[in-house]
Amino acid sequence: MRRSAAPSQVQGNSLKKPKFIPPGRSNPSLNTEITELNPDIKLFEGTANNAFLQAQNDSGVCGSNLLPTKGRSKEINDGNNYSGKCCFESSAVTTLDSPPLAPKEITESKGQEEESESLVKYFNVVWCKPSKKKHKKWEGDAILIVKGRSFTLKDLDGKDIGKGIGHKFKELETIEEGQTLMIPGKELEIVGIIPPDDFNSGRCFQHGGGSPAIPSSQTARKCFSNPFKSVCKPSSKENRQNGSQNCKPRYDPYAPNSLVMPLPDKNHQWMFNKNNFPLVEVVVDPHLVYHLRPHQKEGIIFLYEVVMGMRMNGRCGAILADEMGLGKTLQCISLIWTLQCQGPYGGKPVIKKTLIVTPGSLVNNWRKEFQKWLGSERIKVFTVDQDHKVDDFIKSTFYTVLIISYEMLLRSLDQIKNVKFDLLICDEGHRLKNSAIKTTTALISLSCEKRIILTGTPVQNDLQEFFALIDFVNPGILGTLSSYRKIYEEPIIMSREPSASEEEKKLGERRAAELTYRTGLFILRRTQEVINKYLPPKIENVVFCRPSALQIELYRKLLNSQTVRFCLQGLLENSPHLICIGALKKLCNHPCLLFNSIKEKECSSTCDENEERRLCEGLLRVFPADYNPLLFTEKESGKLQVLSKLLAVIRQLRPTEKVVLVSNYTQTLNILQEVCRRHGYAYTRLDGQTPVSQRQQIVDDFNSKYSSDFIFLLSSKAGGVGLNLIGGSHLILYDIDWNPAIDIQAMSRIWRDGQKHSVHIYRLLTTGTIEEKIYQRQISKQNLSGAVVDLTKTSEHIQFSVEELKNLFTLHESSLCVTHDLLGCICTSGEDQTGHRAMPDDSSEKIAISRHCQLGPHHQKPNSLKPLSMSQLKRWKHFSADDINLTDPFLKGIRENVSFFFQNITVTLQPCSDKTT
Ligand SMILES: Nc1ncnc2c1ncn2[C@@H]1O[C@H](COP(=O)(O)OP(=O)(O)OP(=O)(O)O)[C@@H](O)[C@H]1O
Ligand SMILES: [Mg+2]
Repeated sequence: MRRSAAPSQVQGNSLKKPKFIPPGRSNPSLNTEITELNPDIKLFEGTANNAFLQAQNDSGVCGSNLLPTKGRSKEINDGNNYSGKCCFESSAVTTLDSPPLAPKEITESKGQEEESESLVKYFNVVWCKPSKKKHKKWEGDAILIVKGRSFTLKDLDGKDIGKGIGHKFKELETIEEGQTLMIPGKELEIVGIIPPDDFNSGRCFQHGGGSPAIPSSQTARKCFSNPFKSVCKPSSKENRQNGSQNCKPRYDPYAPNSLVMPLPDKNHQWMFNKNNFPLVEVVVDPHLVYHLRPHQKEGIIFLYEVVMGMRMNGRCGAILADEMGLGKTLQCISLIWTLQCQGPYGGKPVIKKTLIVTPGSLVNNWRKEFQKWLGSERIKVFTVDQDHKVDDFIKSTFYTVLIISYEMLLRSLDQIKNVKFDLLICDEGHRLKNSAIKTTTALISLSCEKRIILTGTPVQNDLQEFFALIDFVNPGILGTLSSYRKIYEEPIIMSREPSASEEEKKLGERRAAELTYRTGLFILRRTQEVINKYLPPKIENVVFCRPSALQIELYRKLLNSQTVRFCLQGLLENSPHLICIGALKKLCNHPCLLFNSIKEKECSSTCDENEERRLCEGLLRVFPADYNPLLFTEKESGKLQVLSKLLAVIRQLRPTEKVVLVSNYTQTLNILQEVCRRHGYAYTRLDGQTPVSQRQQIVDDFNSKYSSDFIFLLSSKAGGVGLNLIGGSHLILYDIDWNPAIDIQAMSRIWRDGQKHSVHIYRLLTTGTIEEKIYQRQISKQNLSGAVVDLTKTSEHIQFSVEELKNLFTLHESSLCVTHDLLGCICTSGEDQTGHRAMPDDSSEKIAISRHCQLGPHHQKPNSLKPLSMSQLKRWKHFSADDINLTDPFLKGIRENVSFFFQNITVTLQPCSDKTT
């Protein structure tokens, strides 16, 4: 039978062509790789496909996990009834008239006829409207999934376009290549059999797969194809002449400790070195290499390979998602400096101009880092601010790197579009996770091909946001959003539902593994452990502070209010529970904050404020009649009392050390600032109101050893990301956020490269109150499995059940530590040799969090900067405040107002300039 072409064939589109894939041999380049793929591979873990990476076997480096694991791949194949081999056999023996011949292995292993009913088979088909014409005009390609006598027809974007069940589809049992089938509204022709693994991985779909080494010619948007076209124009005469002169590597590749980039392979050379320039080794400046940590060297090679299009031809986008403090900035600076001076073809530089977009507070940090690592002569960096406009950059031929904030970028977009940038780096790039927001669309509109996103926050928690980031760096690589949803997101999410069938679970796992594999080529994430050995010890403490008498009285009153009662009856319209939560949190920080907000609301009449007024009815009477919030005292707040003592103890025990004091609320920072003032502590402050242009100076002053500041007041939400506050060695989190990522961001500010002292972190919580509940939620499964996982999520994103609200709105007055009570610890028998209580290791980790990302448990690193879990907390030392074994001098000094402590010490190899406690 002659077949007219399907649309895809007419367009000559190779990926869309109906393809008969010999079972077991489909897509040979990929098949071996993928059927042997270990589904346990981690997301963000780049392949270590060069000698250098393989040599570096660092435990914290997630770069080499794409190794085949035969046992696991067999499991997948077995689970799907076919193996590559048995598929081949099945197609070879199937004939038109024979009864449905299941693959040999299946018939042998199952032997039961009724089980063939549950056999699933997959076919490539072409379809058209039913017609009697001899020469069909096929309208599209599709995937036919046949299970017994039912079938589903999906288009190549994964959308269902036909379904049926019943006896009239008896013919389904005997399908073979070339056969035509009638289904309601469509006529099909079978083009080929799809091996189950191609379906399960999603590779048979339009955007579900394809060799990473082969550029997709049908991406939704423009496919970037020539990593060299901007700067290196090999065809020009001048370049050819220069090319032959520049054939020596810039630095000696054979020198000891030299860091040499991998050479492009034959395919790359054929595509991008048409003029046959001699191959030249690209060697990173030894001056930089001297400082680089091993994981940074690997990171530079990874970035180099990706932006050069050596990992995936025609794809030059990378995501460097190393955890906070691993030196993503230095890795990028090394890359820029290398590419700006060198290239593998005739030594031609690969890039001329680089655009770095970063949060406002980090613009100057980038400039400083350039200067720190390269001095001011090697590379000319232009930072945009009030006095330095993009136009000045454009007019000058002097500068090669433009650093600009996201906000300024939007304002200067038109000018920036006129500049030809060869490399675009988006720092703290998780903000591009929403492709609809202005910043993302602005950046997408820039024609730069080589794009790098830097982020310390996990990006895989939400599969749609993940798509946006991937699509930004490598447009179209995962197809359109709707096909991505069908092929990956829906099966993966469905497989995580408690009600998911075994089949759905397997499919979801396989698709997740495939997605990980496909994106793992250009995403790299390493965890904190890789630099632990270069850092001083870290002592983390959770301090449970007794509430003051005033706080307890106000707390009781709030819980008895009509608004709280309504909430507990499930009347949550207009979110009164959020108002209650806000009031309780204020109260925990200091009663005067609650007083202020009651006073403010007294004359107001909006709906929310009415609600708040009702909540606060009668509260004013609890305050003394002449209460003046400006004259607040420390003893009115349990936490403030502890804070005040703690600052005094630090001052006394470590007079030269400094403290970073963090709150998420400006009003609370005002109180903390007033405390500093009253005690005569020199302080500095950075919050949302601090002009961007002043931020780096404030940070630098604090970090300087000549600074007299004792305290750095920081609003973490307003500008904590990316800051280096290594001048401080004590960090106090005064309040807790629903979102653990916010707290982790803040805590990472001082324990980073360059820190000379042991680091002490104190998290203050008011015993028995909502703060403990938020903490428990942070470390309990409920939180991490869904609601709050990234920096932008707040309590408004959390759905509370009435049961949860009941728990939130309970004050535990008699407990020393509700969190400890929940751990089920028998303290008296739990003392370790040092006399400190530590819970027995619960190796079963029954209440451990197994995942907090949509891609599942395989994608977590065990000790990364993810929020602490209950089972980890169990292993922390803990003491009631009157414990005689309490030896830590800082904790001893504040025990009076404390009911309980948890403590964890991370000991590292790095000698530090002070004695650890
Ligand atoms: N090899 C190194 N040797 C010494 N210091 C280093 C090294 N690499 C980075 N640093 C320093 O470590 C600090 C943290 O680096 P950087 O700001 O680049 O971290 P980051 O990965 O961007 O973290 P975040 O996600 O918090 O922004 C900086 O002060 C930087 O100068
Ligand atoms: Mg950074």
